Amino acid sequence: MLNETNLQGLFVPLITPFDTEERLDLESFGRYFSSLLQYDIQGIVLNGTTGESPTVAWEEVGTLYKAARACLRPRRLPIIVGCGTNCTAESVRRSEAAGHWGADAVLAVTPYYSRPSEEGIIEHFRRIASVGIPVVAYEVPSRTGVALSVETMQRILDLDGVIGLKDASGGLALAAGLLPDCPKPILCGEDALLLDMLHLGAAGGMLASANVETASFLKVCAQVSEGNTSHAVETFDRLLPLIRLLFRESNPAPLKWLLARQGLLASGTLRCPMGPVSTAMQAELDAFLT
Ligand SMILES: O=C(O)C1=N[C@H](C(=O)O)C[C@H](O)C1
Repeated sequence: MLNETNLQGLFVPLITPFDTEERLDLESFGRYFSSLLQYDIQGIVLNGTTGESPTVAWEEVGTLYKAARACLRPRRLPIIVGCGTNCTAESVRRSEAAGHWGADAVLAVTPYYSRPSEEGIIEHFRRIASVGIPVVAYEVPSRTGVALSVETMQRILDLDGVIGLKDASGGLALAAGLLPDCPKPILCGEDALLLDMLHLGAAGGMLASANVETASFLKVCAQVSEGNTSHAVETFDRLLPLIRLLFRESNPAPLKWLLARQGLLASGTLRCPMGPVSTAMQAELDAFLT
């Protein structure tokens, strides 16, 4: 199980491979995930944004969880399962199920679309946390349409059972406001801000780009924790063009296309309404591979 102490380092949010008919492709999943496991990452996230959670059925998440555990055996790498929806009761049901499967924590996104009050949002997290499986709160206003204040996020982090935050707020203000007094880990969820957030005291990152150049992302984390700032800046500067490319069109389309071109996925297919990257982007990603 993850907790406030061991939620640190590099967590890689996995993509969900589909075949050209948009069906789950477990063969590609095994190949791609096994290749990622050559790196000493601290954990993975299933059914995050990168895993296309809006179009993956909950039963399929269960199938992916089993497939991931089977690939991992006998290693016991922490698995965080994306269980957050904009329905509190459904998020609670999913968290209960993930707890039964043996997940190490759940990722619960700020409830989107219905624009609840801040009190309603806190109650949402309180009910998920009361399930008893550790909760990582996930703040991503560019996707949810709700930006939480430092004070509200602090109240969410104060809840028993909430072990930390994945901060994809799009800037440094939330992390800077929370970190001086926050006893719980904050992980960067905004790939281009990894280095800045680590310097502010973030405990690590949950980064889609770390599916590629995983070793370099691990190196940045290690260099910052060793106080080796100039080398961390150099390593991160080399990663920035890739990060910018992967987010120029909606994540995870560029990432899936790249993983397919690397031969790790049979197809870079996304489920509708997400679709393939533009041909211009394909050419740029190709250039990255050469
Ligand atoms: O998989 C996730 O969850 C992530 N979400 C962010 C996003 O796409 O908004 C980016 C982050 O790298 C991983």
